Amino acid sequence: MAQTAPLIPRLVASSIAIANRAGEIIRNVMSKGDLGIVEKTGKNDLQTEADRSAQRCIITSLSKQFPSITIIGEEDEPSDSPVPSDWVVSEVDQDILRLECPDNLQQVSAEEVVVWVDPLDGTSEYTQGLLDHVTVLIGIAVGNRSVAGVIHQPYYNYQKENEPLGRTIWGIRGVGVGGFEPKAAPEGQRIITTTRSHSTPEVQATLDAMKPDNILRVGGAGHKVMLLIEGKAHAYVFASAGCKRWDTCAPEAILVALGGKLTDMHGKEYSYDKNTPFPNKGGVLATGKGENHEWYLEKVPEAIRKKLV
Ligand SMILES: Nc1ncnc2c1ncn2[C@@H]1O[C@H](COP(=O)(O)O)[C@@H](OP(=O)(O)O)[C@H]1O
Ligand SMILES: [Mg+2]
Ligand SMILES: [Mg+2]
Ligand SMILES: [Mg+2]
Repeated sequence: MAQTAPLIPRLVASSIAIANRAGEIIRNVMSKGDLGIVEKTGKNDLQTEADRSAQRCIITSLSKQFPSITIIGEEDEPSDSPVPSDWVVSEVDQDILRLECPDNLQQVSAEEVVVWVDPLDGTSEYTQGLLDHVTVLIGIAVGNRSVAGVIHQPYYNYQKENEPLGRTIWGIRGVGVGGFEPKAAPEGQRIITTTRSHSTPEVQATLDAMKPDNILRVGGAGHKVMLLIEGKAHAYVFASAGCKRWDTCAPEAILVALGGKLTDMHGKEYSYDKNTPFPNKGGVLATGKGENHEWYLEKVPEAIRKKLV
């Protein structure tokens, strides 16, 4: 069975197991208490031992199982030390291999695939102990389109006793989603989710122009898209540069598999081609199924939109 399934479901099946292992690594770094925080070149841009170790687990495991695909991860990897053998995952999620795959995904070759890896999304919140904002993102693109994604939440249920810790969500365009219960956001209200740690006057002015009933300021692109697909927010609005392709590839695929949309502030979809520059310079607008994406686009103040190119 495992050998006969097409490449995209096999990649998703492996990514689920790999993301689970990366989540354990993230929890282990936190429980040891030494986060090894490094400031990257940008302002307000941190990296921890958990980001570095989780990425080594994910990239080593994926490239071992799929040697011909292109993998692009957020973190630079200067370490020459060998990856611990228990970080190299060979398990796969068997249920995914049994899914029906649409025609357009049957014949994808490894050379067409780009996997965008964010080993720890919501690093700023992780360092501040806001653990439920943290996700592991593995996004799978074919050519320039995001087609499948895995979001793992290592700290899901962490404040509840007797509930399983962590969960993993997946989505494949044209196939479906799993690992959670999709829900529509409440009618008759406008709830917008946005950045907690990277706000700017332009981000705030754009939110003001949309006159939301409520604003949910949370960390992580993965976490914010989770709020959309679980019916907690109607739109994710970030009228600023700062997010990168690894932040949006996996969440976009899951959102789109459910009928939602993710674009820049001009309404343009991002390309996930391996040669694309990775910054999402046009900002992020994501809306759930049935939301009027155009309405949000029209509300973006023109002077702010013009700067986002
Ligand atoms: N101004 C900025 N500089 C650096 N990274 C930014 C940024 N704005 C957003 N990001 C990145 O985009 C992701 C979502 O941001 P936010 O939580 O603010 O909405 C985070 O990913 P990481 O935590 O993986 O680095 C964050 O670092
Ligand atoms: Mg980062
Ligand atoms: Mg990120
Ligand atoms: Mg990250």
